Amino acid sequence: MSTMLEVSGLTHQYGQGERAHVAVQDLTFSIEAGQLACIVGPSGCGKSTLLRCISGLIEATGGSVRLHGDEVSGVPDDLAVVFQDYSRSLFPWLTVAKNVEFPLRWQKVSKAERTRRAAEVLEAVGLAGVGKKFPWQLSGGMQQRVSIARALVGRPALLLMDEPFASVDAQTRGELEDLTRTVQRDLGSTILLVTHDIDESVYLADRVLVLSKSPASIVADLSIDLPAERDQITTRESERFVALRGEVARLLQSPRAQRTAEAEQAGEGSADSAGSADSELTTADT
Ligand SMILES: Nc1ncnc2c1ncn2[C@@H]1O[C@H](COP(=O)(O)OP(=O)(O)OP(=O)(O)O)[C@@H](O)[C@H]1O
Repeated sequence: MSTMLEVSGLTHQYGQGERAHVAVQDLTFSIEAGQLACIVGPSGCGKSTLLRCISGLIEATGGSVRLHGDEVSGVPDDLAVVFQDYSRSLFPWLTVAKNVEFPLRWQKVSKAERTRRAAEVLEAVGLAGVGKKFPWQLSGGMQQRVSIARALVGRPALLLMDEPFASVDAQTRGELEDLTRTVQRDLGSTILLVTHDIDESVYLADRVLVLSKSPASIVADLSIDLPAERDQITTRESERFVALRGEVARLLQSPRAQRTAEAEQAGEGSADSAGSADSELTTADT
């Protein structure tokens, strides 16, 4: 496996002087090609900031991001992002098909090829036949499928997903989680997905990175050794799923994850006591 994403010593501070706020601090990790990794962390810990830095939407104030070896400075062509708020990410005046093929307009792709690729990804997300509708004629879950199709149409090297299912109902959420795993398997995509939902991170991922409270630092890097074929009922009922879910919950509540920036600077807090021997847990040496 080759390394798709390398994040080294990434730090981002908003503002200057007295108004300065460090949102992420000295994050180092890498994602292998074809991996589906989830980042889980408490609300406000800096997850979106991390994704914005990785996607080149904002410039990190420290450290570096490399996408298949190239330093990221600005938004790379072969990276796509799916945001939580699908209703604001789709163009209401364009049909579903036109929304999906939109990113290809900036590439040298013929009209016929654009149409073909839009139809192909719409089929991959289970929306064959709705290309002529407008986004506002679809349910929330269907609109988010359109966002995912649009992100995939350019065949991105890396797909970033920022709380992508937080605005849909529980059943749709489960369907979109399964869709994400299916698409990742069928298209071989590399996906980094941010969530604050522990169960979702364990269900979806090959690997879960647990972040501390703000400023985000890595508390643990957990390998998810569940079978590749997952099912919303049987997987979630399995002993291993329950154990892993408990592991992530414990890590999030561990002293290390709860330490605030002020405590960190003051040198408070003890070594992480949340790890246990029965998981493939590696506590990051941050
Ligand atoms: N543009 C900005 N200017 C100043 N501070 C910001 C800005 N954006 C985010 N922050 C602050 O940085 C910290 C991290 O925010 P961020 O949105 O990255 O966290 P998050 O983990 O994604 O939150 P949530 O889970 O609630 O979406 C927060 O304290 C937030 O108030």
